[in-house]
Amino acid sequence: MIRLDRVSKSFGSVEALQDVSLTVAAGEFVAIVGASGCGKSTLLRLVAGLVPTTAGRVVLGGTAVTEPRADTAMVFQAATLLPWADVLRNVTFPLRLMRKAKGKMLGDTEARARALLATAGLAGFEHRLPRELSGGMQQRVAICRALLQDPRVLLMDEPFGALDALTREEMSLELLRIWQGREMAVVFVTHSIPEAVLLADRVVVMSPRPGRIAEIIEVGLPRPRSFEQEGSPAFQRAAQRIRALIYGGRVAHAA
Ligand SMILES: Nc1ncnc2c1ncn2[C@@H]1O[C@H](COP(=O)(O)OP(=O)(O)OP(=O)(O)O)[C@@H](O)[C@H]1O
Repeated sequence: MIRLDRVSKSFGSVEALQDVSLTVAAGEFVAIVGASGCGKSTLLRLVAGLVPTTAGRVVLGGTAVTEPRADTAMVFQAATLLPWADVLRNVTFPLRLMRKAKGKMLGDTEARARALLATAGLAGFEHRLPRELSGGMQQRVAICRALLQDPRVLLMDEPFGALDALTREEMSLELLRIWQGREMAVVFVTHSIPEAVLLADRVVVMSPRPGRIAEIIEVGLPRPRSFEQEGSPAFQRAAQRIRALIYGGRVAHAA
């Protein structure tokens, strides 16, 4: 579904990514972890078509990515909602924009938006403004907005980073539930190693300056996932390996 072919990206003299090759299958859940500044967000933005590569190419479903696409949606750490629009209008906004551009009718968009909001525990909040919602609820609205596009690729950049620990855990299981019912590839950037292992089929560990793939860990835990699995040997092994990759280099460097 997604293929990065020897991708490099520089911003002036800063080499954010160097020679990164990665394939993500349709319907696969891939997490990306690594120290701050190793190029995780840059990788997502390249796949989203928001920035061009310096070298190499990004291919999505067989075609080169050169601009943002309708079958790709992105969720950021901040919910980035329109403050003056209610929840329903926020969720339907990108589709209304796209269809207006194409002169199409809205059809069942509103009904699908209401159903999605209900799945995300937001039934009854359709006509609230963003400022009337908690941070976790706002982020759920942003996730519903992305899902309403029915994307084949969902790119998530620390989507739960600004949430409290309890909301974060609840949202991660909610995300898995929604993902399991769809054929949607997810690329999920996080700073949390347990979150990466709990959610993903594979965890891509990046090394910094320049950003490269250090190793890809196959998680191999059965689905559906649950928090009980965090105590299992397979979970611990994967988390330990990722920690060793991230911190090992730094300790060796300091010594
Ligand atoms: N638009 C830009 N202009 C200049 N430099 C940039 C730009 N975007 C990213 N960089 C640089 O590229 C490198 C990688 O940044 P990126 O945001 O991709 O890292 P990250 O791994 O997502 O970091 P964090 O975990 O802190 O969010 C950094 O050195 C950053 O300063």
